Amino acid sequence: MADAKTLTVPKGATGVVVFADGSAVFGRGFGAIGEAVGELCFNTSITGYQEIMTDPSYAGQIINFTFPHIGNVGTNLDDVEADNPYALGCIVREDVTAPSNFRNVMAFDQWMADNGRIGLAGVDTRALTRLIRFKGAPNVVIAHDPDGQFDIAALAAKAAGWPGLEGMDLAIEVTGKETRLWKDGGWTLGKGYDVDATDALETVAAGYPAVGEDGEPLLFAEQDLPTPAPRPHVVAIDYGAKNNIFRNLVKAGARVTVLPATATFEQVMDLQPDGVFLSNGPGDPAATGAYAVPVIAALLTENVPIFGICLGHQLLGLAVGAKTIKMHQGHRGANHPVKRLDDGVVEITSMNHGFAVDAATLPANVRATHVSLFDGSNCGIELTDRNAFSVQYHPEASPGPQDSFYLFKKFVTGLKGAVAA
Ligand SMILES: NC(=O)CC[C@H](N)C(=O)O
Repeated sequence: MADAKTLTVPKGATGVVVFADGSAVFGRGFGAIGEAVGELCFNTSITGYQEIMTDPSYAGQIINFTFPHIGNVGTNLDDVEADNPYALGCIVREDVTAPSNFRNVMAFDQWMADNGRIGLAGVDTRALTRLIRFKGAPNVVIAHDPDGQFDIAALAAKAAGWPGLEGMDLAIEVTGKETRLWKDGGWTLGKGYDVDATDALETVAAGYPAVGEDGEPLLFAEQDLPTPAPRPHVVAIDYGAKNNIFRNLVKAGARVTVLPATATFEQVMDLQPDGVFLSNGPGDPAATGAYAVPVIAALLTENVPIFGICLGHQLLGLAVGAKTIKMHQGHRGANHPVKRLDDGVVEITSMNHGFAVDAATLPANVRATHVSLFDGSNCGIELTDRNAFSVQYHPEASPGPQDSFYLFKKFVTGLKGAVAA
């Protein structure tokens, strides 16, 4: 890493990551031109960069990928967790090569540019990862200029002036703004995501406008549609959700209505939920908890079944009176081993979090159900006097293993109106 005092921009460098102390790592910029400030984290997944970049939980963060070949299968329209990338940028070892995959519709570097996201290639990403592991996740600026004109001191000042993720509510910025009925289920090659006719009938029954993908009214009468199997109604609070969570809830047999992060207890109850889902999301759970926790606490008082993932897990933890803590380096990858305490089974999981529930602060009516085999941090809780549970990791995968899909089944089949599994 170049030292602050002696720093000159090396010849040919078109991108840089600058630390608050003025040190910098140079490389070749790609994607959007400009600069962005955020927390630097590392992700160890070897597949799924498009899902990772579009996971809203990465808002405010720049991802250092440990896998050297990122971008080589291009991008497509299906492997997205939200409409846009939310990670501010990414750092990769090798230059992005021409896409080689039959599903590719756009090269990764072009996709990054079109979406206003900055990339930096040609970096010793292992060294950066070691730095994060030893020193904790730093605040940095990533910058890309084809002319290699970087004012390192100014960029360092920008990194130093950024307040950091601790105390930051980012859910409010990335949440969907409207109430919406969720449509997609599972994905199959060649067909894309399932949207079955019963969803359309439920759209009518639930009083939502019956319009097709193109915005045009649907041209069927209610009686033309098959009678839908009864499905429990899950109201999902979107703190910055990954779409694959909703798809998995549908796959597990639920119909899903999505509400914005700021939904009130009354708005949730008006939708007559059989269960409430608390989504993942970016930022500090304690900050988002300022408005989310009272709603969740009221739902618990009313005995509404609850399932939470990641930020949703942390918010459930806060709602029962536990504390959350900022982790030294966080967990981000697709092969994190987690032990299920009930039977000792180890699930290989997908992870993306920088905060954690402090298991030592769990009250008597909440038991820890899962623990990370990497560092012993809490990975799951369950209330002993309510139907409410949550996990820190990502059972929806995308990217990652599907060992933990059973959690969606457990939640949905445990709800009123569920057909026996
Ligand atoms: N994926 C998530 O929901 C992340 C939760 C929280 N923002 C964290 O970093 O711990």
